[in-house]
Amino acid sequence: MVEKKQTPMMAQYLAIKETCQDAILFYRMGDFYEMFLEDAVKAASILEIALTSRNKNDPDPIPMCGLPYKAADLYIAKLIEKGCKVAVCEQVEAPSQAKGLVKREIVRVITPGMILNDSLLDRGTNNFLVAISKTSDYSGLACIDISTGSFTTCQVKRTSGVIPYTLLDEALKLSPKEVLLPDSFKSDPAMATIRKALSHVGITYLDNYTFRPDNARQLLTEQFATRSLEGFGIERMPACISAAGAAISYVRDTQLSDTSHIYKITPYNLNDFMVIDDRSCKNLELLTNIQTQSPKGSLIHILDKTVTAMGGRLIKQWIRYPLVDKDLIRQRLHAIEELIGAPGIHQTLGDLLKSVYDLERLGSRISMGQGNARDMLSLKNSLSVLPDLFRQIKTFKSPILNGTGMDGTPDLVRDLEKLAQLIGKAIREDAVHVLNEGNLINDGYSPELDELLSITRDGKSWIAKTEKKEKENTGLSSLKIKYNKVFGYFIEVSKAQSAQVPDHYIRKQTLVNAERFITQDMKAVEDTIFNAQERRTALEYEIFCTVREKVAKRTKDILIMAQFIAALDVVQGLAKAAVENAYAKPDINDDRRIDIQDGRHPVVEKLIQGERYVPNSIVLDDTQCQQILITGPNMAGKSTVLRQVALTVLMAQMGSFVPAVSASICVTDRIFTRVGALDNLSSGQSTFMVEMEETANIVNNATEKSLVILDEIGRGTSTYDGMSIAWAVAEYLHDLNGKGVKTLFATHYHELLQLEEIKPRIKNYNIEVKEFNDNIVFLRSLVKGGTNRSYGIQVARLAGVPDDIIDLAKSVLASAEHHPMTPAPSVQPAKKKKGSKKRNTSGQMSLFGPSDDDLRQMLQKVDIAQMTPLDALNFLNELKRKVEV
Ligand SMILES: Nc1ncnc2c1ncn2[C@@H]1O[C@H](COP(=O)(O)OP(=O)(O)OP(=O)(O)O)[C@@H](O)[C@H]1O
Repeated sequence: MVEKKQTPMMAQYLAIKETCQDAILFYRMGDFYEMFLEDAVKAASILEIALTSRNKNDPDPIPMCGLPYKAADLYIAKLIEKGCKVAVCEQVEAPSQAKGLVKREIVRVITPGMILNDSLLDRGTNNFLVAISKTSDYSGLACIDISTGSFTTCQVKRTSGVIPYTLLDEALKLSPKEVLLPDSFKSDPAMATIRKALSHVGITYLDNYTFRPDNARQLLTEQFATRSLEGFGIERMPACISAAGAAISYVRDTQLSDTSHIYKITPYNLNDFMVIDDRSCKNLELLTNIQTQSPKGSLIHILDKTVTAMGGRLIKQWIRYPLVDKDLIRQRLHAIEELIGAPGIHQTLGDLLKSVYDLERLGSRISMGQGNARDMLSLKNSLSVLPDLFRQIKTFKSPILNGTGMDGTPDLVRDLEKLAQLIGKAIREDAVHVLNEGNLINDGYSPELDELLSITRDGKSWIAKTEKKEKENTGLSSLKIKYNKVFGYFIEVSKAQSAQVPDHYIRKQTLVNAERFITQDMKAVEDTIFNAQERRTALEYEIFCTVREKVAKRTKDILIMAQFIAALDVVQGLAKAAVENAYAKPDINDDRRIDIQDGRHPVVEKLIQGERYVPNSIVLDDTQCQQILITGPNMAGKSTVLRQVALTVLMAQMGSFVPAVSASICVTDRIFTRVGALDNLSSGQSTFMVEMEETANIVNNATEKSLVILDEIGRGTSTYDGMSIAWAVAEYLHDLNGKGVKTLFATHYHELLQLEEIKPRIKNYNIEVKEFNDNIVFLRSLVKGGTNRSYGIQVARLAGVPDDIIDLAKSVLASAEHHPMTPAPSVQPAKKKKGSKKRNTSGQMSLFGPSDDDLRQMLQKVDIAQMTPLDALNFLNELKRKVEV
């Protein structure tokens, strides 16, 4: 439709649009951003704004919609939320200076993973972009957050054509907002899993060339201004280089501004941290509650007492990446202990930290030339706190607390204080967000600006003086000096007195009740004022940019300080949580024991109402009690105790105090959970299939250093199949690699209690209840021994199931108990023989004794003529036995 003769503006629009096909182009026209053609149709529908057309009378009108530039952030946020990309195209020359059409350029592209604007970001969450690569032997991952400058990478060896599960899991764990993949992944069948797993995230495919390690290496060395990547430890990690290079290339292509705040890349090894896969993170409700999907009712909600945005983001990482290095864990624990020992300083520290804004994001925005005057003032206020803060912490011994662990310059605090002074001297305290309206720079900062300021101010007072003088000279009581955009300043006199004005008054306008005039003198002064005003606004902007550039040069120092503050804040928050919740410092042991005395579930203990939380003790080791089978009625607290152990171990390894009277924890490499709380119906998988996938993941990947939490296995299938699977998994984990895995296994299959006699390191426990008058009281304490009562009917009554059903269920149960369910001999669990992994699971338990039909069939099959007297006697005996069971 626009093939025909285009206006110059439309030609310019189309040429720019050509360069950003996959983004919605915000084309700046004066105080508006306009969108045209398909972009307009799409944006109008998402943003719910009016769709109009540019040339309404044309038979082929161009659809368009627009929005005020000052409100753009709001609209951009909405488009990004819907997975769109937005290319912002600005007028890059002043219309007054343009010869013909104003020059316009795209200044940045905003995508879900490329957001800098604070109002579009979640304060406590990193906005990660993840790139995934594949080289001949490895798969690589790079993760970047341009709003903070964080840039990390890892790689995993590949044994097949597909991306290893561990790397994919790592990608999911980072909860990226956008993922970059090479074009070749788009249709490769081997990449179907990764495409599906990441389908909920926006995937952007980039040219394969962008991922080529040689190309990527060059980009990275350019970015870091280094000759090689040796200093970052990734020189010989091509998969990391490939992914990281692609990420940087994308940042540069979209941001089109200085990206020097991304000054380093940090490689990490997945084995440096305890692995908690995405499912376990959800199952254990680390960051969100499983039902509500909100942080309330999750571990982070209890532990996060940070007061800065940086601390808020870091504590999430500490929870998602618990440590396995004992010394590092002990360092964190020691810092918390020191802080708890100095309650006065702890309080002051919290108060001081509250005044520190988001240094990471401020520093990054300023460095990328997008910080405004309010950002600069926030930075100044934050940096001004540092001297006081460092005076408070200097007596601490822990490097996490006293800052000696920081890799900044020796005089970092003093240098940053000077930076704060520079900002304070230059930027006005009442400066506004917009940069092109003046009122940014303080009096006394620039003599040239001061002169312009005095002209504009004096000019205004001159106007006031003139009014007074003219009134006196003319004696016209109605004379006023006014201003409008058409005439600038003018003199207004009422109609009645207008004939008496002096001759040098030049008539400009006649109104119903008044006449308007100007004078030569007045216009001369007005020109001076206006010119000065214009020059002043431009000069203020220029000075602001110079100061911002000076600050940007110290971005690295700001980011180093931000990282220190973030860790300090996390530690002070954990110390606060420890004091408020009566947590204990865990001991990190070397003797492969998990010994928790009087432990509690950190979240449940806060949520229960009308009941006191009953603490429980648990000991797991590799010799006596490696696997604990927990039986007990429904609702007794089995799941809670299981999760409580997992959370306590995790908290200890993230370096936090734990909800127990005492705890000694050995380092765990991975926590596996199979808890069945997740409903994956929406992802099209059957509940049982999910359960079995989780089980397969555990048995295939657990090591003797892992902790396995199994909250019922086999519920989603027939009782007999389920019990057999549960039995086999318990045995398998006990025997794994000849060493076994620490396992907590809650089950309603009482048959499994026999395992204690067969396997030396399996122990039975149950959660106590008291029974009276057909009712039960939950005692919540974990005690030795198994129980074969489920009290399901009593729990059903508690839940409000009608009495009729309860009574019927009771009689069914009585009948079933009269004819107990016994596994057929072929499926009776037996001690596992070497090499005999398969069991016959074809049989089903029958709930009741033999029916008349069964007996009839037996009798029909018998050929009495062929029977010996002994056969007949045996058969009779068999029949009798059948009816008696
Ligand atoms: N130690 C405890 N002290 C106090 N209350 C507890 C304790 N443990 C659990 N509870 C309460 O009991 C409720 C049920 O616990 P939980 O879900 O762990 O039971 P369960 O035995 O796993 O039940 P089911 O077998 O039906 O899944 C919890 O939501 C909590 O309110």
